[in-house]
Parts: sequence; structure tokens; C-alpha cells
Amino acid sequence: MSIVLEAKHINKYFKKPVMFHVLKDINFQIKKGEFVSIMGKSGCGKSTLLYILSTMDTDYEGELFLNNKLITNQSREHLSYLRNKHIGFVFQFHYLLSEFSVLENVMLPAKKLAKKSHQEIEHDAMEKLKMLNIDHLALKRASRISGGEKQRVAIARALINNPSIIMGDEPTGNLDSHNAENVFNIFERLSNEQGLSLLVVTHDGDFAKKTDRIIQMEDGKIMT
Ligand SMILES: Nc1ncnc2c1ncn2[C@@H]1O[C@H](COP(=O)(O)OP(=O)(O)OP(=O)(O)O)[C@@H](O)[C@H]1O
Repeated sequence: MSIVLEAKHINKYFKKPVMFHVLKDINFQIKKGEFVSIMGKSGCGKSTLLYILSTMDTDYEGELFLNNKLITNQSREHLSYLRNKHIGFVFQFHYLLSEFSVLENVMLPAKKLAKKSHQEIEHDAMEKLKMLNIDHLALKRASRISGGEKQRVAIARALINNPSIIMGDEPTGNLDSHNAENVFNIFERLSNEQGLSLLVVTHDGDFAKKTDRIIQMEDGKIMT
């Protein structure tokens, strides 16, 4: 099976206030369609790692490959393009623009990519909303929908450019158990039916044990 994301010998140091070796020789691969969770105690380096994997932090040692292409040492502009095209993000807090409609929020990353017409983007956004059973919310303001609905809109937005991988930082951390299960089921369907890869940092052991594989971190290292 093809490899979507690969980390080779990733090391990271925070230099202030004192030199701190936060990530220690991180190596792993995420295959197409794999649903992987990252777990570990608070402070072990999960968010720092996700920042690097998502190309937002470029201050690290080692190599990162996205769809078998080396993406370390690329320009900020190119990384911004790669991120928008190939990586979808779902965070603990949805970061929707509250004054915009649900549909407009979902369309935004595709508008930024500027590869399709307004009509095509609107059509794609409606398809994603339908897939997540929230198309009836399309014209509502993002501020006027529930927390669980907002997280589904955030997932639709993450999917709009048909990314290779979705990265999540505690995507169910702010949801009740019913909505958390809902998000898990959506992710599982995307992985099984559409071959989308997912990499999710979570503190929720029940969520993690249902994923294909758990990457367990301890003190900046991968233990499993
Ligand atoms: N900008 C920074 N400068 C210095 N140290 C930092 C910085 N950001 C994070 N750290 C430290 O690096 C370590 C890893 O932080 P990180 O946020 O990656 O942990 P985490 O596993 O995601 O924790 P949590 O589960 O609480 O979110 C922690 O000890 C943290 O205090």
C-alpha cells in the first residue's frame, strides 16, 4: 500500500529559555487509508510533532515526505500550497468564521487554492455537507449551529480540497460522548470507503483503541 506521510529521524530542539531536546529521532510511516492515533502524557511532544508534520513548523532536523516527495526545506509559499492542497486539519476548537455561513466556511480553502470556479467550489462544498448529513445547515450562520454540527462543518472544510491526509489535534476534545462517537464514525468511513489517511492526536483512550494503530509517545520518543 502506498505511503502518504513519512517522518525520518525527526529531531527538534527548543532553544529558549534553555536548550530542550523535545523530539528525539522520530520515525514512522502513514499508509494510504490508515487511521492512526497519537497518544501520550501531557508535555511528551504530540502537538510539537503535529506542527512539524503539518508543515507549519519548519525548524527541525530530519526529513519529511508527503506522497513520497521530500518536503523538508521547501519555501514557505510552496509549503502553504502543499498544506492547503494535501492536508486537512481538524482541531479541538473548530475555528469557523462565525459571521460567515456554513457553506462559505467550507468553500474557503478551495477559494484560497483558486483552481476552480465559484460554482464548482459551491457544488463540491454542498457534496461534502451532504456526505456529513449537514447540507440542511448550508445557509445558516456558523455561529447559529451546535458544537457537534460545527465540528462536522470543520471536517467538511478539511475535506474540500480532497486532501491526502487529515490531521487532527484533539478533534473530539470539546465534544460530548455522542458527538465524539459521531466524529470517530465519520473518520472511520473516510478511511475505509475513501482511502483517506488520518492522523489524530487524542487523550481519549476509547477513541484511540478503535483506530488502526496507536503511536504511543513518551518524553519526545515513539515507544510503539
Ligand atoms: N515554544 C516553546 N518553547 C519551549 N518549550 C516548549 C514550547 N512549546 C512547547 N514546549 C515544551 O515542549 C514540550 C512538549 O510540548 P507539546 O505541546 O508538544 O506537548 P503535548 O504532548 O502536545 O502536550 P498536551 O497533551 O498537554 O497538549 C513541553 O514540555 C512544553 O512545555
